[in-house]
Amino acid sequence: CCRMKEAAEHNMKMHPMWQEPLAIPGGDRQSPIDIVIRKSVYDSELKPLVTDYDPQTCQQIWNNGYSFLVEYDDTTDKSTVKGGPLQDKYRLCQFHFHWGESNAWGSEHTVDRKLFSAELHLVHWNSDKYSLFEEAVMEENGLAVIGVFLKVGKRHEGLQKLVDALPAIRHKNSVVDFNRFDPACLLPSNTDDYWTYHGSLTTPPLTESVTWMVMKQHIEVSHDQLAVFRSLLFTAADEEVQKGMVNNFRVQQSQCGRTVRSSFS
Ligand SMILES: CN(C)c1nnc([C@H](N)S(N)(=O)=O)s1
Ligand SMILES: [Zn+2]
Repeated sequence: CCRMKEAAEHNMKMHPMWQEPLAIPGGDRQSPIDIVIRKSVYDSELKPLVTDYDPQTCQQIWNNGYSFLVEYDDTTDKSTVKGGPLQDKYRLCQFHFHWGESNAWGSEHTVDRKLFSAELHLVHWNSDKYSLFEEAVMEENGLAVIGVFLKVGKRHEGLQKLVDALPAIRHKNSVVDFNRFDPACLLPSNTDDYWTYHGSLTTPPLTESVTWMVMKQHIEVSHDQLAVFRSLLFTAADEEVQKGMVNNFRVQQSQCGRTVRSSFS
């Protein structure tokens, strides 16, 4: 919708994070994209996703100036994802969200142009092939990101612990301890049905190293829970002009002939 486009373009101008570099390495595998259902290809070889998260590896929550991130100890394979389209095991390093100023938009991916109010990204790196995130982020099979759409409806009980921590990290670069959070509670009940394609990070370095797995089933959160996301700020406490953290999503990129596969027919 035009208001959403205006908001995204406004953001591009206002927030350094969203000023796209002129040239991106390769540049034909960028994310996010619109998932066109009728163009997606059912692949019966795609297995169910296998997530195995240890809540004890949850370390902190912080405002990095474009979203808020919940970070996990990724020095061991205690919290991982495998299966699905993945050939290897991938270690969870963090999860974060993207959202709009209005419930009418906010997700980065869309499905047949349908916008969701927000999108959760669980970011993992290939620990079978690499020893650090920083190595994996440069490699074609380096990262695996699970995307989950958020729709406004009933309150999400598991999300509330996270929502209650947000006022403590209102400003950019604020961080607080955050422990014993199981990110599995944010996954939809059905994780067997998903779309998968090869793409990129949606914020700099925009590296084309991501196997995306976007869940078909969304989760519901309440209007009030999402309103607390919008109470965060892009700006640090010492900045003169405070800017509300909203519309922190990248504009959609062209599919460039890529195939989106579905795990369901
Ligand atoms: C360095 N990490 C973990 C990330 N860098 N960019 C990220 C993007 N926010 S996304 N949306 O996950 O591609 S995640
Ligand atoms: Zn993201």
